[in-house]
Amino acid sequence: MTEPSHAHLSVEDFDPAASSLTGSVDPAVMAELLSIRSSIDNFDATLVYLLAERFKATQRVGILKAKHQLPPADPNREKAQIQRLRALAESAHLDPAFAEKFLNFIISEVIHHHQAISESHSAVAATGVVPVVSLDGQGFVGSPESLATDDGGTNL
Ligand SMILES: C=C(O[C@@H]1C=C(C(=O)O)C=C[C@H]1O)C(=O)O
Repeated sequence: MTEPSHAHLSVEDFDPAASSLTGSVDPAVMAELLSIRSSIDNFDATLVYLLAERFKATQRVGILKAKHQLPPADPNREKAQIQRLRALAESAHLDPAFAEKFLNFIISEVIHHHQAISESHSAVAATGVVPVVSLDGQGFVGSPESLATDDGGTNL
C-alpha cells in the first residue's frame, strides 16, 4: 500500500526523482524534466517559508484585533490589496484572476484564524481557561498566562 499523502514525512524523506513516468520516458528527457523540477522544488520550499512568515504577521494582527475588540475582517483593506495584487500580477505576466483567487484564499484562512483568536480571547477573558488555537489548525498552544502577553505566547 502507498502512504496516504497526509502521512507525516520529514523533508529528508522527499524523493526529488519520484515520478509516474519513470521507465517510460527517454532518459535524456527525464534528466531535463528532473532538472527543471529541482527549481520547482526550490520555489515550493520558498513559498512555504514565505507563507509561514505571512501567517506569523497576520497572527500578530489577529492578537491585536482581539485585544482591542476589532472585527476579524477589513473589507476595504482587502479591496486595496486585491487591486494592487492584480496590477502586480499583470506586470509580472501572471494571470490577475489567479492572483486574486490566491490572495482571497489566503485572506479567508487568515480571517478564520482571527475569529478563532477572538473567540479564545473572549473565552479567556470570561473564564481564564481557554487555550489558543495553533497556527496550523492542528491543536492548541498557549495558556491563560501566555495570553497575558502581546504575542499570545508565540514569542513573536
Ligand atoms: C491581516 C488582516 O486581517 C484580515 C486579513 C488580511 C490579509 O490576510 O492580508 C487583510 C485584511 C483583513 O481582512 C488585517 O486587517 O491587516
